[in-house]
Amino acid sequence: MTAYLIKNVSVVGGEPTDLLIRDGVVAETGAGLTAPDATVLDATGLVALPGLVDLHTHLREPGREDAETVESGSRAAALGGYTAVCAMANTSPVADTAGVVEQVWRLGREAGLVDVQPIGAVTVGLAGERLAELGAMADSAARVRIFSDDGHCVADPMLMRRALEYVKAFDGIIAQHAEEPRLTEGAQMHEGEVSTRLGLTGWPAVAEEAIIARDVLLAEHVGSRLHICHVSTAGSVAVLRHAKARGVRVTAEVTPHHLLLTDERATTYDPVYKVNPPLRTASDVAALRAALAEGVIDIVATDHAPHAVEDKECEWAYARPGMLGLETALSIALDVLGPRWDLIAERMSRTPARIAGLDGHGVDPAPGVPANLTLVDPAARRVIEPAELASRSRNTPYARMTLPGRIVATFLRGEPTVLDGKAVR
Ligand SMILES: NC(=O)N[C@@H](CC(=O)O)C(=O)O
Repeated sequence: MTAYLIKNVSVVGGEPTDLLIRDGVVAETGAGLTAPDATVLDATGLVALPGLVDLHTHLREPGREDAETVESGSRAAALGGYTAVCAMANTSPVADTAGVVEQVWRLGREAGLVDVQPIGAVTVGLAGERLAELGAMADSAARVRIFSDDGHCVADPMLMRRALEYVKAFDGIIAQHAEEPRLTEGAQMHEGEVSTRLGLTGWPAVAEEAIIARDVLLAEHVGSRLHICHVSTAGSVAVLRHAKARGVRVTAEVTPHHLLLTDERATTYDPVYKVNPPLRTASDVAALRAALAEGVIDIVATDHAPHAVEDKECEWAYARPGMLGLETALSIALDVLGPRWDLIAERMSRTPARIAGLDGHGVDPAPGVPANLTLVDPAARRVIEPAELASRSRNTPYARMTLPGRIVATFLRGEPTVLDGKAVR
């Protein structure tokens, strides 16, 4: 195993120092280190962060390998500075059995670019009718701890209650896609002034807020852990603030796109901006940013949702919802939060690793710690070219935008997955 000596790097925004990586761990830190056998990387001006952790990634394998595979998504993740991702269950077949989650987990190990932690479905086939084999998935080699029907809401309150109760036995989490389906039938975009102007059926904020309100009360009632996927409205933030003040065991995520983009984008009718939940208003964006800084929203999660060209480059009404996220998330966070490195590390690495229980991830580089880390050039600016992305899909909403920050290197257990801004494999 090659040793690496990273010179003059700012660890999470601190004073420049050196990091010696050897045998998979950070062996030594401090100014003026030497190691004759090590490959030296000059990291002057770069910031080292604990490897980013994504709690919400769609890898599309099995079933839609034309849109993404575990390997292509893992490469996109590594290039985005990630060392671990949680793979959503809405594959084909659905990840609702021990067999499928083990397959995804094994594919992740084989790709070896990030740790892929499968999420299991809550209900069989995401159909919302009966519970999947949660215990068997938890006991499998994939050791599933997070369950989600993401893409669909667990709308039946009795099923949601049973799911919360079931996972309590192994301190599992139900991650809810909060969308009351009766309130979003035929919905195409955020319900508001822009949808009225465009004549598109609206997805009202209350469809999200009503489910979050119900589920925080259910989680409180049964004393279980609840996670809310892709929070998108100011009203949801208010409900979460209330729940956290009551001590409910709830965590929440926001996506980069909901922190940056608004429903005004729909006026272009470009389906790249169609996403679930939809892009909201500028006041929602402001509330989400404030909640993230304050901690009412715990983490940034990408909801990386690759889609094949034929599913995306069509009429708005027929296009699948979802956008890419892994390769641009850190840049958007930097744009939105500024160089608040400790906050970025907290929201994109330490807290998501803690929520998902991913040992060895989300830990700042220090002697003895597994070398899962990423090096960022905060001064770099880059133009996003969809064709240059490692994802198999092209549906980025940031095409040709100039974004701050560049991932220079990523290390997974001491082995580089990205060097000089390029994937090693
Ligand atoms: N977030 C999205 O817009 N899309 C997700 C699923 C979903 O939440 O609809 C996908 O799997 O494509």
